[in-house]
Amino acid sequence: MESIKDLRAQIDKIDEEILRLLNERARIAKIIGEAKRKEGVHLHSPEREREVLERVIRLNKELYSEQIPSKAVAHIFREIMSMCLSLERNGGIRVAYLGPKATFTHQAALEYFGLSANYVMVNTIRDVFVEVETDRVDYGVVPVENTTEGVVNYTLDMFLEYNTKIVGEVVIPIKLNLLSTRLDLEGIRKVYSHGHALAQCRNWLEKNLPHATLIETESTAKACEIVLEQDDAAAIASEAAAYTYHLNILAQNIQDGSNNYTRFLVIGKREVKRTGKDKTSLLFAVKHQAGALYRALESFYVHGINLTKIESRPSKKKAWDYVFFADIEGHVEDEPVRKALSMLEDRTQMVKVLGSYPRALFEEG
Ligand SMILES: O=C(O)C(=O)C[C@]1(C(=O)O)C=C[C@@H](O)C=C1
Repeated sequence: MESIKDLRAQIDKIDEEILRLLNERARIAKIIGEAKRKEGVHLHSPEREREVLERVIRLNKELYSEQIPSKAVAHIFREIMSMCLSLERNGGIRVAYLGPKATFTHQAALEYFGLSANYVMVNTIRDVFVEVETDRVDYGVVPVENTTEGVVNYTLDMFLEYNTKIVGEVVIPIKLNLLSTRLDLEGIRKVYSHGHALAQCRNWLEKNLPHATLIETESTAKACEIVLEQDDAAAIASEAAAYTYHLNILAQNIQDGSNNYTRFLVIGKREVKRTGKDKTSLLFAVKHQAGALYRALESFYVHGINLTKIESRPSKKKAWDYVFFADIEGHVEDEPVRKALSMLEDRTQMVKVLGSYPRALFEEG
């Protein structure tokens, strides 16, 4: 077998080659950036990024039998494109997320835009929408549903108030941990976290901390900030939050469901072109009439469109009046989707398309 020294010398050579190729790639990306500026097109191209990611994942399978896991390949190329984009556009794109630092939304934003984007931390989901609406940022990231706890109503309601579009989605696994300045469970009287996170750990809390008072906070990271100042409390948050806030991890993976994922939406102001693996989100309202919802949904059935989700929310205009949020497979540029939406318009009181966007690259995080 070759010596470690010789093997490391080989790695050094490969690293030089990788570095040379990265610089060459960045040089070409900068030229593309100039060309796009001249043509007046957006520097950030989510459609192209998706194409790049899908291509390298496919090549990695075909040529190298996935020696490197697909997710790792996706991470590496995500970072490469994030860096190239920040060179094309001085300072990169601006992305608002529901903070403070190390929330799961922060993690989702990093996963989608990479480390070279500029992140703006805001305190509420509404603020994310406001930042996008007032052009202070290019994009925003908000949570929309969790596999254990269901939908984040607050986010859906924001689409009734703002005209922001959905331009992408990202799903990440949610692993929850009990964090504290203490070293063990003894003496923990209060547990702080976001309502969803507390609910996702119900069984564990009942078994291990049955007498603790559960206190809701705006986010899991906010809970960490509070717990830092208290010596009889713990927070439920991510592992990243433990490092960010220098808290001890007293218990790991305390969520009740082992398949715990959260879906986040990327919101912005532009429309994303068809990629062939898209989703469309919309909202609609129907009259209080027998069969009204049935007739509305028939539009999707007739045109062979798969409905991946439907939720009802109070319209907030009148008591017992509802709007429906739906996700369907396909893009508004697809003929069957176009036809289904036109039929839906004829059969409902109101239809608002919230956006067509590429489906999450990894639907189970
Ligand atoms: O192909 C482009 O349009 C580029 O600007 C290059 C590139 C990349 O690094 O591959 C960078 C940013 C865009 O969002 C998409 C792709």
